[in-house]
Amino acid sequence: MSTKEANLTTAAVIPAAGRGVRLGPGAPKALRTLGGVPMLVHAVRALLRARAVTLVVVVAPPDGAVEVRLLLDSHGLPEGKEILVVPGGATRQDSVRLGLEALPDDVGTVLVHDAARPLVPVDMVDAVAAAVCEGAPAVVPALPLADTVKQVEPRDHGPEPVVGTPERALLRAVQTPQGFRRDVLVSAHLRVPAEGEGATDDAGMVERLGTPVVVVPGHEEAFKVTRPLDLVLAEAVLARRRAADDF
Ligand SMILES: Nc1ccn([C@@H]2O[C@H](COP(=O)(O)OP(=O)(O)OP(=O)(O)O)[C@@H](O)[C@H]2O)c(=O)n1
Ligand SMILES: C[C@](O)(CO)[C@H](O)COP(=O)(O)O
Repeated sequence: MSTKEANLTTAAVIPAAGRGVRLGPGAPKALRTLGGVPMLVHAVRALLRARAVTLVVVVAPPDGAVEVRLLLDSHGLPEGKEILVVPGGATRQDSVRLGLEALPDDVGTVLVHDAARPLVPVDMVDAVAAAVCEGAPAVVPALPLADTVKQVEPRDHGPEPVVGTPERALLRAVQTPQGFRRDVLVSAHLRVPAEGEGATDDAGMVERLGTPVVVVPGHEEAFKVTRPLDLVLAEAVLARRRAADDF
């Protein structure tokens, strides 16, 4: 490792600009509460607890950057680590790109983490960061699937014909944080079109450039709060953690 590389730092980008349409009406999803605390605050705390992370860039709803800054300041996040807030874009891919543009020059490793995964365990964040620092250009945490998956011919109405059953043992359900060498992720965001062919995760964009991506173990508690039932599960997991801390 060169002296220059040794001085590079690790930052997290947290896209939090989504509406949360699948969760139903209400405030932008990242600002909805879990155990009385906004999901975004849970996610920021989890990333700031990671050993390697020195900076978190929060990508706020496009018209909500000031509100998000005030919200984070009011929750007394740890000192000694920096938080930047920037406005996001129309898609997740746009929001991550805007977060990347805010990174200072000394950042060499980037973790991209959904605000919608508020309960990610810190050990998992550390493991993703460590895998990048040990030389992998792109790392995704993921879990084996519990359900069998069918490929279909999508239809707006009526039964959908099944065209195949992928071998489940070869499939993984991907979570965040996904970790990248900064230059790799920036190249992907510069070269993969945001419209039409937009990607649903960052690693997918890196794959399209032919750069190797590796999987490390994910965690059941790093699930994404997407639909109303996910919020019920998240409240239960948080209550269990709080009860365990009381013992
Ligand atoms: N324009 C967008 C869309 C999504 N996200 C973020 O990307 C993460 C994962 O996205 P998802 O869970 O799909 O959130 P939403 O897009 O808000 O959900 P929905 O599709 O139900 O509206 C979330 O933290 C979300 O805030 C973002 O920063 N900018
Ligand atoms: C990035 C992600 O959370 C990995 O599972 C997921 O792809 C986000 O997808 P969504 O369509 O924004 O829920």
